[in-house]
Amino acid sequence: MAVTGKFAVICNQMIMRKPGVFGAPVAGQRVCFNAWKLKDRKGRIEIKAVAHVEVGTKSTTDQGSWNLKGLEGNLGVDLVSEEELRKKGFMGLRKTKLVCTIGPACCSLEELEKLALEGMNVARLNMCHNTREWHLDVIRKIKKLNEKGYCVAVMIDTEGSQIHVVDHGAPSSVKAQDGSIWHFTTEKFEGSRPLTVQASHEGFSEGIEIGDEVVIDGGMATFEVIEKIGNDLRCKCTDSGLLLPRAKLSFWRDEKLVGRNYELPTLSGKDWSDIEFGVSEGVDFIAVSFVKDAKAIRHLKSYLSAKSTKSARVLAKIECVESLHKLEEIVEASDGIMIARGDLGVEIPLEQIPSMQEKIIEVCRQLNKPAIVASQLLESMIQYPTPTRAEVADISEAVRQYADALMLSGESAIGSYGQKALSVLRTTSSRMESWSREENMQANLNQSKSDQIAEQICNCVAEMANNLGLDAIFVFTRHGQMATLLSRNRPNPPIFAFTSDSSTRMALSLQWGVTPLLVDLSGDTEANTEKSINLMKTKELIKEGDTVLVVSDIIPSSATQTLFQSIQVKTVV
Ligand SMILES: Nc1ncnc2c1ncn2[C@@H]1O[C@H](COP(=O)(O)OP(=O)(O)O)[C@@H](O)[C@H]1O
Ligand SMILES: C=C(OP(=O)(O)O)C(=O)O
Ligand SMILES: [K+]
Ligand SMILES: [Mg+2]
Repeated sequence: MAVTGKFAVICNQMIMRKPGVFGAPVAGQRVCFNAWKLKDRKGRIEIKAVAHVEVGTKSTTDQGSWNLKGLEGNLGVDLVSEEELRKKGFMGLRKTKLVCTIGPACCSLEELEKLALEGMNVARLNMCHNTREWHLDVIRKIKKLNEKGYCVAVMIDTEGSQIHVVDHGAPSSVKAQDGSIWHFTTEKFEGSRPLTVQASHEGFSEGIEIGDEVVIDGGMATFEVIEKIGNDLRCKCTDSGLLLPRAKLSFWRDEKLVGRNYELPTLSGKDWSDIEFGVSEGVDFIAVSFVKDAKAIRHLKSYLSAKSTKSARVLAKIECVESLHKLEEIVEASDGIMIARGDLGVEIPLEQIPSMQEKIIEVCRQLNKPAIVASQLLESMIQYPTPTRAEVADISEAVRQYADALMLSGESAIGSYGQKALSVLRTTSSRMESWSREENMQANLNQSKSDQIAEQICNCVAEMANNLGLDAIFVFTRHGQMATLLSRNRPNPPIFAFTSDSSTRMALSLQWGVTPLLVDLSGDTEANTEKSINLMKTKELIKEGDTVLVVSDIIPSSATQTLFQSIQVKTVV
């Protein structure tokens, strides 16, 4: 491989060796090569060039040849995407992102690395479970993996104020028999009491009347309230079933849900302290449980942006009836949505979930926000090494609906086959993506009001890329907006988003079809493009004859220049 052209790099991981005037340039120095020639000799890159090195304000020029080792580090592509690209080519890159809930079954460094290798884009920590120390340990391990070259974002998921069972006296499940009489209480006691259930919230029985139904986990078991004793309830089991640890309680009257969660705050004191912890550990996403309207999301977002410039992205979990009534305002206010089908299935009839899921994904795409489909995607794999056919069909349906991301819960957190479950997600989504491409299923988008130029550019780029059968789309972006607008169109070729902002890179981990890369970007689109193509070339991720569409919305550093948005078609030479 020999390439000529103009070239500039900022030294970071790069080691340069050439005896001569500069010695070895160090981190932060800018090295410019004019009329350079690049040769790859068995993995070593040799540059023959006239060059000058800028050290602070001084610069010197030299001529000769340099060996560059580690230049590839500058491309900022993660190990897994690089490997996938090498093996399968542009069209083989998976578009649907994968989220894994981390729990005791996968929290060692080795197991986390296996999940990362298997395609985990985001690690989710459910703050309902385990200790602060445990969560901290997992976050640190993921940071360590990212230092090794992986790109795994971290999400914390708040506990929220849901009424649930604290303890029912058994370590795992306990069976409630038909006709048995149970005591539901908020009294705290040591050890276990038979036929007694501790509820998590003091006022859990407020407004509840004799004759109301207590439904466990959306139908696992059902009780009828037969007596109120102070805040406690005496209940008769009318539909036998299992009570699991932390099982959810909902109350029904005349076949309607009694809105017991209305009065509870979306973010509890514990949630705020978990958020504080997450922010101090630099997590990338905060998923807010039981969002009822946009208020809590707006509040959290303004709190976060006041706290730091690189704030975590806020995801709203759609898992209660009230959130369905205010869907659009919640999607608008948040940075993305999780369709939390577990609790949603407790609040609305199960048969409504599939159509609701499709509607939520569609609203998210229209409003340009990523959507995660969560819960029970591969529930049977918590115990068994193969999925049910119905589970594979469910995953395929979510991919066909163009969800941005799919999530594992118990499958990875406590299951025996977490890596296998992740590999089922990966292969099933890749298959469905290529089928969708063959069927040419891109659905139409409405125009949104804001930033119409960027939106129009991205719509055109996606259409052009599909019509011309181009190999890849490159986008240079600071905040990720152009990358999300491209992703929203679900184009056939992969989108490589080059950004110099590490929080943007992590936020794009959730975005359909986007491979985020961390690079040094200048305000000069031409230079950025040249540099990125050359770096991809040196890594042999792109070859002569490949055609890429380059989109840019980088704001130039110089104040005299205005925002420059452009589309270019480049054939690699
Ligand atoms: N950090 C953790 N520590 C221990 N167990 C966990 C953890 N995260 C999740 N789990 C287990 O995995 C199951 C599935 O996770 P998830 O769906 O996030 O929680 P939940 O079932 O409470 O909604 C949980 O019920 C719990 O048993
Ligand atoms: C993802 C969900 O939330 P959690 O696991 O926190 O209950 C859900 O309810 O589907
Ligand atoms: K939660
Ligand atoms: Mg939930």
